[in-house]
Amino acid sequence: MENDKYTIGIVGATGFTGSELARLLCQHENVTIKHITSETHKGKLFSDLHPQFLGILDQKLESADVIGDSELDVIFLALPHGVSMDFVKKWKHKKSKIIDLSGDFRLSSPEVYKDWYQKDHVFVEGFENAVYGQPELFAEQIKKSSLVANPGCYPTASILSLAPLFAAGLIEEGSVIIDAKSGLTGAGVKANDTTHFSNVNENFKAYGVGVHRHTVEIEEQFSILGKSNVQVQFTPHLLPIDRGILATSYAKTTRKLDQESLNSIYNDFYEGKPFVRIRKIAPAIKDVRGSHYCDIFPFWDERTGRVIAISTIDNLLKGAASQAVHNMNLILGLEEKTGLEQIPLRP
Ligand SMILES: NC(=O)C1=CN([C@@H]2O[C@H](COP(=O)(O)OP(=O)(O)OC[C@H]3O[C@@H](n4cnc5c(N)ncnc54)[C@H](OP(=O)(O)O)[C@@H]3O)[C@@H](O)[C@H]2O)C=CC1
Ligand SMILES: CC(=O)N[C@@H](CCC(=O)OP(=O)(O)O)C(=O)O
Repeated sequence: MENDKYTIGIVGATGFTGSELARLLCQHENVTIKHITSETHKGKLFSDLHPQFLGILDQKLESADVIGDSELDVIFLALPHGVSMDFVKKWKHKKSKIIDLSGDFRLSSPEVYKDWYQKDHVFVEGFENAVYGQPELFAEQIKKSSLVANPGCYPTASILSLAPLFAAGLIEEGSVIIDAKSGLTGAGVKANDTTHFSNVNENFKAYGVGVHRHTVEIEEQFSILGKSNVQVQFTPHLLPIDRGILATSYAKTTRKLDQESLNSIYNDFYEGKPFVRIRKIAPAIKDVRGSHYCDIFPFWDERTGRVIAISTIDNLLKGAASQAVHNMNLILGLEEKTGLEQIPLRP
């Protein structure tokens, strides 16, 4: 702590989620940003790379090495998967709480990680300590943790869309299909063939069909909630927009429901969870853009006997940076909404 404020560091602050973390945290009343790091751009000012911060956050970018010598309360890792784990391992003796935005500690074991990320894990101990950072599901565990695995963007939208039904034991085995669409910032700051303007503009496509790594992340969390081994069919799609995720989840239920009972199940489950809003009509991505909200519309289709749950989040916020700040608030014992009450940006 310094001047009654918690000290934090953001590693990988030149990327999309790192800069969103900086935006949220430089206005957070209980923290002070001590270090923001970049290996490629160390020495430059943060506002040189992100001009929207000019005069607001003109702090110098430093190498992540400075974090090793610094006593911070919280370290955010906004690094690619496969890179984060090296830092968690290197800093395992530090007292700082670590919130990792990558997928490196979200799964149940190094074996599952290797199957879906095609990479050997370098810090197996991390799996024992890491807590899956979905505040609506695991707030009590998060409060006591020192390593938080912040959920992926597609998993956040997908898990929240059906969590109430899994928790109530109402999902028919093998019936879940999730069709999800993401804006381009989900792919990170580095451009490639897929993200080339002419391949994205006025275009729309599925990718990672049958093999996307978020499939297993969603399955594992549903399995915990439903207390059984869950399989889902998950297909991500790339939308020609900057930010936002919309997931449409389909499931059969073990007994017949109706719209009223479905609404009650969702409203009861999310009571006291300030950032999940249960909607009466299908939400649009712009209804949550720039905010920490997840909007969900649960619909009972009487004709087919299926639930369709449509959920939307901002991938960079509820799907990454604001979720990480929510986790930080829980770990530090702060009011959970602190610094997270931005109203969605429309149009
Ligand atoms: N974008 C999204 O919507 C979401 C992203 N995530 C996850 O969050 C993490 C960050 O994502 P995002 O911000 O999009 O990623 P970006 O690709 O935009 O940024 C990652 C940053 O990491 C730094 N970096 C890369 N390699 C190394 C390295 N070897 N050592 C140190 N720093 C390195 C880079 O900074 P520099 O070169 O300046 O050092 C870069 O700016 C990823 O794991 C991603 O999967 C999770 C949910 C949603
Ligand atoms: C549009 C897009 O490319 N999205 C990314 C997911 C971003 C994310 O949440 O990734 P992590 O689980 O690695 O943190 C993808 O499909 O790989």
